[in-house]
Amino acid sequence: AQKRSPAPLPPGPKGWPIIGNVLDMPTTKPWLVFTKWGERWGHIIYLNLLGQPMVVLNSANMAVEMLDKKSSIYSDRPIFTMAGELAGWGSLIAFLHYGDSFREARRLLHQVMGTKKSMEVFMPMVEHQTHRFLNRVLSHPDNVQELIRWTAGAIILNLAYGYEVKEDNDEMVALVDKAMQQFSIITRPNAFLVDAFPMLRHVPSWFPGANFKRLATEYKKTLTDMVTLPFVYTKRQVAAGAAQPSFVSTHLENNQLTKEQEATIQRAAAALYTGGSDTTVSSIYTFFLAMCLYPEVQKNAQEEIDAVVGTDRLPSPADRERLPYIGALVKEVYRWHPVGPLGLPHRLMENDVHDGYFIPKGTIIIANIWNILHDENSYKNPMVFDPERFLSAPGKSPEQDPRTFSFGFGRRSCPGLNLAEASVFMSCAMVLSVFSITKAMNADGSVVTPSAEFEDGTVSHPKPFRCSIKPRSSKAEALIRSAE
Ligand code: HEM
Repeated sequence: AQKRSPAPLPPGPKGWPIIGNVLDMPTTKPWLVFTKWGERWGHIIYLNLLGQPMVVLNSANMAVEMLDKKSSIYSDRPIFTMAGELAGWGSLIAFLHYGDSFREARRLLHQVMGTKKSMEVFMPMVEHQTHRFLNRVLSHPDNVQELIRWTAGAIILNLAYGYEVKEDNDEMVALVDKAMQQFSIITRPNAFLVDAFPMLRHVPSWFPGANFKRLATEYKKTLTDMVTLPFVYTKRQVAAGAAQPSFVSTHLENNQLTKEQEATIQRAAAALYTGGSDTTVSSIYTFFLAMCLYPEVQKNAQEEIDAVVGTDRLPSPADRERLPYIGALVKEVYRWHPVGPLGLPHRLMENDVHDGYFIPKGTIIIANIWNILHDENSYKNPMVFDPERFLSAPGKSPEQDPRTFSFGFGRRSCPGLNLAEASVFMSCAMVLSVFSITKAMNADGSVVTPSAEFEDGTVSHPKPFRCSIKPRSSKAEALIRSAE
């Protein structure tokens, strides 16, 4: 007799024999498609992709109950044949299977940035790099996205390797960017789904995914450079006694390392900047978009800064606790457009029965973070950018903190949270204190309203948009110029 499952599978689109739901899989904005499916199938949706079970979680409650509360069994990652094995990303933390190497890498990261306290030593550097950012924006206001990227790269390369980024055309930043663009492409949902099924390697080239086969070799070379070149730089600096304090130099200076330990540190450092370079970029660019579209919010934020910090100096990390509206604004940035709308996929390590449904071992679990953060039951008028939702007022309690979801779940939740928080807060507060962000104008005087569209990708960015960025006053301009 056939062995019976202890409970029914969760509901979901029916699919076809053998291939299951492969043809149902969205190729663009999957978070919106999964949200729509949620209206029909509910909070938990089951998909079968050529026999590979996959579950999409569409509610906060499901994601927390499964991925957070049952973290000991929901913390593996899927096998990414293309990205992980062929393109070489498999040895970096985000792809590691749940086990000893994973725990060791998380421990190393936690030591450096696991708490707000551990971040303190890096705050002067974050502040300094953000000052440089202000100066660059003043000179090139039309290049803001590129400047955000440059700054994020500078912060993370400094923290990981003690590497001071050059003003222009820095080859290390270019390398990180290239690798991250490739990372984003290769981990798109339809990419990794195809990757999960080696038999799809044989499909014709029009099939999404086949393209990745050709690209894998090229991507692997970029990745190898990204993991080794900055590490070699720090090693040389340490040998010459000239190293700036950093994640890598601290480990190299304090210990006599075996080859294997060295490799672990090399990969943990690479994880720092793979996780940290692109993500905060999306958040800070989203911030500029929101400020352009919501002038009232910008005005409120500037009033708070003027009242608390004044106009004689720039905000500093020490002001964070005293700027609740800016704190709420940063939360709203994370909510309004989550950097990772589907987070990263988890994989179930043993059979589970949840909420009356059978979830087989090996199921890939996707949390629809975008939908969770736009659920009308938790967030009123979810498409509107409104920091007030996170402030308490008489008779009104704040809405749920989006960081519970936007940084992922359980033992896989983002290890870079404290750095992200520090970087995003500093950028928002400093920019608001000295710049005014408004809609751009065409040559004929008509106003350009950005469309607030977001790109596909594991890390999703706002579509490039135009806005006008000017100093708030001549005093603000002088303040920017005096900062370094
Ligand atoms: C706004 C900024 C950021 C957001 C929204 C964000 C969000 C996330 C999310 C959703 C995940 C997946 C968690 C899961 O699987 O459940 C993740 C993982 C990760 N993040 Fe971040 N992140 C941010 C910044 C950073 C920074 C600055 C770093 C590095 C310093 C970083 C390093 C990582 C790493 C290494 C992982 C993989 C963790 C693992 O697989 O165990 N992230 N992040």
